[in-house]
Amino acid sequence: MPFPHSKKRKVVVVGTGFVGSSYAFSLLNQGVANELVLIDVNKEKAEGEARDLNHGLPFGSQMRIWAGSYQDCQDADIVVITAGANQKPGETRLDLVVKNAKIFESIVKEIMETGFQGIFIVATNPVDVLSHVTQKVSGLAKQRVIGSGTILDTARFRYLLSDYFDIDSRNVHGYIIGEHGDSELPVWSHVQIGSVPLKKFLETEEIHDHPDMVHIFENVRDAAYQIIQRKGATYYGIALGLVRLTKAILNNENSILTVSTLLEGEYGLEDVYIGAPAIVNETGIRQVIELDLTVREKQLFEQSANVLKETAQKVL
Ligand SMILES: NC(=O)C1=CN([C@@H]2O[C@H](COP(=O)(O)OP(=O)(O)OC[C@H]3O[C@@H](n4cnc5c(N)ncnc54)[C@H](O)[C@@H]3O)[C@@H](O)[C@H]2O)C=CC1
Ligand SMILES: CC(=O)C(=O)O
Repeated sequence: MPFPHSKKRKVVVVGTGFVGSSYAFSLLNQGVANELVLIDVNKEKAEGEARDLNHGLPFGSQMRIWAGSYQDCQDADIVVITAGANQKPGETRLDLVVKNAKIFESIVKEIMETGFQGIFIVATNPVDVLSHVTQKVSGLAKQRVIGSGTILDTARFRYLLSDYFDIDSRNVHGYIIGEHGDSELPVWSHVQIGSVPLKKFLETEEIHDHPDMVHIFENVRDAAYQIIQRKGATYYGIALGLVRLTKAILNNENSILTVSTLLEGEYGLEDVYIGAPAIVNETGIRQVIELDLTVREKQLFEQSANVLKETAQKVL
């Protein structure tokens, strides 16, 4: 053990492409874990990333980073899966489902064979369905399989609102819920800026039809397409979102984050992994927060759940 006085905080990342390597870099920068293992089907890539990251250690955190094997998952606190295909320009996240579900089945089986009893965080798309696949294949309790869900969409939403109103995004509170994808929705009825309801800021009750708000939501929903068209992939935003989630777990923070989780009765929905606010701590998902949605929001959320259920049927 290189750090005998500190509690072991071991994270394994499976998939060291754009998202996995950006996550590893952010984890190192923020000193969240002290053991970080990188796994990829392309072993040379994982080895190269590990070497590169290790050369940053004299400038930052105390941690041990290595390119490993699935056996390293056996005593890991968290395994983050970012392996699999990403969207090419014009592709939706749902288009990736069959290809990535196959990859997930083999990865999750290998991890479970080691006796892994930690928490899975899933980021690969379509993240809601692949979180469900992970939970089914692993047999772990639903609380221990967390999808990144709409964590990134919520961040995009808060950022764009903060830019519009010229107010620090940390004081903008609101959620995007539903599929991490085209059927997601903003919960306009609960947006607050410094405890002031959005309708007061806009001086209207009709927030969802306000042209500027419609435009903001469209830019949230379509952000991935806009970025992929320009630079081929998105990774910094999600990497930081995954680190936020990792911290909430390792530090037992009881933070409310919009993650993908299995609903069993909440919001009147059953057997669907979908993005919703939930309390996250060292046990994984402690509790789903049930927002008091408007009739319109409830309808949109149910429609989004139906999209996910139909997609899940192809692979579950
Ligand atoms: N949830 C979210 O908010 C976001 C999700 N994503 C998703 O993350 C995923 C990864 O995206 P990128 O990093 O850009 O892709 P990438 O192509 O750069 O990296 C994927 C990595 O997975 C590895 N891989 C493939 N099959 C594997 C296997 N069987 N075992 C181990 N490793 C394997 C590849 O060798 C590659 O290094 C995509 O599905 C993408 O859509 C991307 C951004 C945001
Ligand atoms: C690629 C993706 O899922 C995103 O940037 O939202």
